Amino acid sequence: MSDQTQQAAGETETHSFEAEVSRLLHLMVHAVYSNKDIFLRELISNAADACEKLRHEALTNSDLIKDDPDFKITLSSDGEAGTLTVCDNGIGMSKAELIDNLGTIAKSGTRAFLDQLANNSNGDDGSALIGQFGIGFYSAFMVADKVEVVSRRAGDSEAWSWVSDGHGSYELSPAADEDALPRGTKIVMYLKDEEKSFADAVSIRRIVRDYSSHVPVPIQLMQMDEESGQLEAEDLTDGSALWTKSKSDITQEQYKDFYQYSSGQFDEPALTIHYRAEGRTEYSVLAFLPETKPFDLFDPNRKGRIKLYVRRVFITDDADILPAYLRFVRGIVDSEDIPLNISREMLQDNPILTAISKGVTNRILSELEKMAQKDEEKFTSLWEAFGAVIKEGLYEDPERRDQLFKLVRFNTTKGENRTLAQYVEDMKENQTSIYYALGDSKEAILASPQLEGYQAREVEVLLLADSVDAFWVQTALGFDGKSFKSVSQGGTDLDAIEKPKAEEETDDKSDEDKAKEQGSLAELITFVKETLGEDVSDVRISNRLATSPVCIVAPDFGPDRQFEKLMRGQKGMQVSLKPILEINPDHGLVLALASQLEGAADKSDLKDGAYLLLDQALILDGEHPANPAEFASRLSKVMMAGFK
Ligand SMILES: Nc1ncnc2c1ncn2[C@@H]1O[C@H](COP(=O)(O)OP(=O)(O)OP(=O)(O)O)[C@@H](O)[C@H]1O
Repeated sequence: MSDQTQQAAGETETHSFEAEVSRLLHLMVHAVYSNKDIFLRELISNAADACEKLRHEALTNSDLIKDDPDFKITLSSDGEAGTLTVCDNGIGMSKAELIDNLGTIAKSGTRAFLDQLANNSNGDDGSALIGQFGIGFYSAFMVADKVEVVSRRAGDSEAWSWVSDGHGSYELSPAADEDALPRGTKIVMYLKDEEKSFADAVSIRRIVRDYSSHVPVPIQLMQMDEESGQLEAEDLTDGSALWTKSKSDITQEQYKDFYQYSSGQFDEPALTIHYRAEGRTEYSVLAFLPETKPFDLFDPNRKGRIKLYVRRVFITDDADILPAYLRFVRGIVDSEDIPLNISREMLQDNPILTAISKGVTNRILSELEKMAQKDEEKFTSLWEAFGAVIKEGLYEDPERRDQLFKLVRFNTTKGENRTLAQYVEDMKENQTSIYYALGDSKEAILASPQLEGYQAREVEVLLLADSVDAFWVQTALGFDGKSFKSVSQGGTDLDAIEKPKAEEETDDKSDEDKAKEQGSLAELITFVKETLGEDVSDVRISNRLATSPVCIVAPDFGPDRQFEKLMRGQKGMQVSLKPILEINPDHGLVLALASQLEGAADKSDLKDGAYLLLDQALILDGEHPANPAEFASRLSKVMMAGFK
């Protein structure tokens, strides 16, 4: 226990909230968030979870529910006292669980909420953020100035009461038997004066209909019948699982509610996939593709969020039904065939689950493909949100790579959201490869000199700026028989591709001049190579340059430069391949250096020129000059000579 515990009169203990809980509660108590209805959605969702947990535990210990086998959530209110009560006959909480669950913040969603709040630079109190996150139990303090939780863990004889006004601490004491439910949790909210309307049956009915109609446990509203003076139960929802209903009986609104309820997302689903697979394995699927990125999309654990049910009983949300590159898909899979009491460990290599995983993955990819064909705009915005994640599949799931290649959209030198099929269709005569350039951003890549020769020939280049790109291009064999080739690696096959006529320079040099020029260029290359020595693995004439004098490229065999940089960033990775310096034979600076070199007696100034060429190429490649001090002194020297 991290909090301070004080023993007060009798057996009542006072506990302090964890600091972060206090922060959250402060926000709840002072919330100006207009949509306070969500507190009831959160409490009902917790109550339903508690029922599902017990339903699952009872599979191996049926005694736990033998006295009361029908799960339900009961709402009641007292207008005069201004209270609203939520009861469930779910798993309940022991004393230790009350302390752990209602005094600390365990769930990542709430933590993410607080992080967002800390980064919130809008200058407001961040209350608008509340609506985007499920902040759970603590949201009760938006409407109540005191909350009492009385809970009895299923199977326990003792019950405990937890009471707090949301200001720094809560009190725990044993609950009298008659104050507690035989099993489960009762939460009483003492509504703030200005929130008393939440005790009205009309608003309770409305909130349940709007937010909780899909909860898989029936919800009842208890009301006093004026005439008979008896408490009567009104069924608000029947608790039947939405996915068991036929598509034609479900409205878009219900799908959306279910999506929000089951995923904790608060956007609209961009795509809803609902079907029942029949045959050797039978299962139902209700899956949603969100519109916006879930906060944990780039969490290192890359966990999926599909919930596994077996014949309507919740089993786990940890079954990895979909591959990690589809981890943004939310929803449920309900199997008819997996044994109900299967342990989580056994699930891992259960052949039925493997078959289900395969079926659902294929179905989602084919639905995505359909969407790409039918609704380009919608697919594009989905791709913008999740493309970087889907691309992980290009190297993690080689079996489905071709299927994924149909989905992938690229920014290229020709435009945005280009498909590989479009690329191949627009390939130039004699072009045999699909060219790509890696970099930190589209802008940075477009500025790199390696692209010039391709641009001059109007050869399209894929601009790959996501960090996963460096990986899949290494392993992808090709698309439609064309290999992938980096513009910054090895020699180019650009000579075979003609430059457009209009841009071709008129060549008025005589053959004699040309031969002379080639001779002096060859001399320059040898000189630069000798001067730079170990700093480069080669110096050669380039055909990938148009306007820049030099660039560096990676050796023909070995990793692309961008990939190498990425690896250098990883601890312990020792990759250090000497780059190749390529020289633009048509550039004025290069030609000037070459002619200076001819017959020069003192070549020391020209050595500075050679070093500056390399440093310039390194800078263009986003690197530092090998030795910044020497670079600066050489540059000053050359500039001084120029300004004399
Ligand atoms: N009615 C309940 N019965 C049993 N346990 C409960 C109940 N309400 C809350 N809890 C426990 O308290 C914990 C914290 O609840 P809270 O609403 O803050 O977050 P959460 O339910 O874990 O998150 P989420 O709402 O996203 O599932 C729950 O995980 C659960 O263990």
